[in-house]
Amino acid sequence: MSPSVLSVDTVSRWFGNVVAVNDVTMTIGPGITGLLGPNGAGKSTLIGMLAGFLAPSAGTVTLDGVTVWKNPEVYRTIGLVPEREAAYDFLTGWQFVLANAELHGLADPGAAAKRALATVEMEFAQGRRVGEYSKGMRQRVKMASALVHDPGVLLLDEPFNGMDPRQRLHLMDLLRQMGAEGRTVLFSSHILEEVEQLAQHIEVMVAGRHAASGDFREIRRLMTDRPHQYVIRSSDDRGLAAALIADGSTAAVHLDGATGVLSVEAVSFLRFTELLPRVARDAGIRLFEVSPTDESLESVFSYLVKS
Ligand SMILES: Nc1ncnc2c1ncn2[C@@H]1O[C@H](COP(=O)(O)OP(=O)(O)OP(=O)(O)O)[C@@H](O)[C@H]1O
Repeated sequence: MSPSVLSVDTVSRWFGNVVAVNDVTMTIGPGITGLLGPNGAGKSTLIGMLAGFLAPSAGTVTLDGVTVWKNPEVYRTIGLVPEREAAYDFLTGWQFVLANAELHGLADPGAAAKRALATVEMEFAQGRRVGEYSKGMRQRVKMASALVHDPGVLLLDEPFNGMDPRQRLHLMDLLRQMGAEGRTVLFSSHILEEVEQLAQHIEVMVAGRHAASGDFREIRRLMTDRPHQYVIRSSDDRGLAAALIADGSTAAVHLDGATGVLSVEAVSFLRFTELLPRVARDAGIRLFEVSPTDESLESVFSYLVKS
């Protein structure tokens, strides 16, 4: 599979006076990328432009340097799993996937549909009508139709919605496999643990804007100015609390009388990592343990959303 790179260059999209996507620039390469953002952040609009069914109001979206919009050649490389339910409830799963294989003009549409349905483990229900499927099954059949032409790029809008835990794990495995094969896989989600579990790389959108980009830990590290919380164990917690609060890098200290746990809120990650060992050394206090209490993507995300 030759590597495919999607480039979004200063892209905006507005609907009347609603700016859904605002001056976004990003590059999406092979492997799995998570597009993270709360509802209404502009994820679906961006995916629509990446897939080539929505025109940017400004800027360009290209796949390996070729404009995506109005370019049927490019569509052959892209598979899209839209958020919306397909309105083809009267078709069987087989007919639905086969129709997509035929639309792509594949040489052997039947073989392609068979392969795609097997990939998502839906052969057992392929003779039943899509309208009778559970939400998770509909999601899988949409996935089969997106995969029917064996695309190098796979775009999925909120693919885990409505899936039960087993289906979710199955889809995660499938996407990991797609990423490992060198495909460019982008999925959107507002559920932080999904993104954290699956994506090597994340792009964060908030209110139409591109809020952050990179590895989850890198993004966290970039945000050195937000408050960070730590739990500390030392040879003299009370003495350390007093010494830390005397410095401006510490926003708050809390020494729990009952449990003896010292928690500290630092204003800046970098300043605090420099301050703590110095203060401890000067006061002759030994540090036994320093652990961050807010490592979760949830805390990073709520920080981005608030800012
Ligand atoms: N066709 C449209 N006409 C008018 N406004 C639209 C249209 N599509 C999207 N919007 C608006 O653009 C903004 C971004 O919507 P979008 O669906 O892209 O966000 P999202 O991050 O995908 O959210 P969700 O997870 O809820 O789908 C919203 O304010 C939405 O109301």
